[in-house]
Formats: sequence, structure tokens, C-alpha cells
Amino acid sequence: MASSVHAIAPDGLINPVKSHPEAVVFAVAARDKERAGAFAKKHGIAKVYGSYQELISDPEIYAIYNPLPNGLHYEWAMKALAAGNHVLVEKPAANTPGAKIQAHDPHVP
Ligand SMILES: NC(=O)C1=CN([C@@H]2O[C@H](COP(=O)(O)OP(=O)(O)OC[C@H]3O[C@@H](n4cnc5c(N)ncnc54)[C@H](OP(=O)(O)O)[C@@H]3O)[C@@H](O)[C@H]2O)C=CC1
Ligand SMILES: O=C1OC[C@@H](O)[C@H](O)[C@H]1O
Repeated sequence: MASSVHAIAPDGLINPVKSHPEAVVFAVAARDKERAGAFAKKHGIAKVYGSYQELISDPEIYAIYNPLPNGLHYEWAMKALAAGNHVLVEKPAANTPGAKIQAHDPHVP
């Protein structure tokens, strides 16, 4: 993720997190593992995945940031929630009028 010249992820999350003592950007995923690796090296991120599904399935991950193109926000936010992650998603949360991301707490029925 976030490999293009004007990508928002560094300014939107990765650099701000570096100034927060209780947070760490632990992993990054891209559709291509080599691209994810180059991004991880540049930003000092320890773990690399070659698919978004692998990242959201990592039990060590507490929350994910979704800076994908608009049409992928809803799909991957919902998949990440279903996998048990907290989710921070770039705007717009969805690109169809009916879609809404349902915040949910697994401890609340
Ligand atoms: N850029 C900005 O200044 C701002 C952007 N935003 C929002 O943030 C989101 C991301 O923006 P931005 O960082 O500019 O986006 P990018 O165009 O840089 O895309 C982010 C990443 O999405 C991944 N991706 C997955 N599927 C596709 C696909 N089909 N085509 C292209 N890329 C794909 C790519 O990573 P990979 O292939 O490596 O997995 C890519 O690096 C947008 O929703 C935008 O509205 C909000 C405010 C400002
Ligand atoms: O998504 C965006 O990308 C480019 C920015 O200039 C703009 O403010 C933002 O909405």
C-alpha cells in the first residue's frame, strides 16, 4: 500500500505514529511483497505482507489503517473488522450510498 508519489499514508499515519510513544506501525501490506518490502525499509516497518488478507489475519495486529483507493475502503474495512481488528479508514468510508461501516464491539451482542 501507499507507494505512489503523493500517497497519504506517511503523512496520514506513519510519521505521526513515530512521535507517539505508545504506538508502532508494526506491519505493511501491498499487492506485491517486494513493493511492501521497499516501503517497509523506507519507513522502518518490521513486518511485510504480500497481501492485505495476510495482514488483517495477523493476530499480533491490533488496528489497521486503510489508505487504499476509494473503491476498496468499504471492502477492506469490513474484512478487517470481521478479522477482529480496529479500523482507521481513509475518506470516503464507502463509495456507494447504501454502504455503511458498522462499528462493532465483539464483546457487545
Ligand atoms: N493523497 C492525498 O493527499 C490524500 C488521500 N486521501 C485518501 O486516501 C486514500 C489513498 O490515497 P493515496 O495514498 O493518494 O492513494 P494511492 O493512489 O497512493 O493508492 C494507495 C495504494 O493503494 C493500493 N492499491 C490497491 N489496489 C489498487 C488499485 N487497483 N489501483 C491503485 N492502487 C491500488 C496501492 O498499493 P499496493 O499496490 O502496493 O498494494 C497504492 O499504493 C484515498 O481514498 C484518498 O481519497 C485523503 C486525503 C489526502
Ligand atoms: O483525497 C485527497 O487527495 C488530494 C488532496 O489534495 C485532497 O485534499 C484530498 O481530498
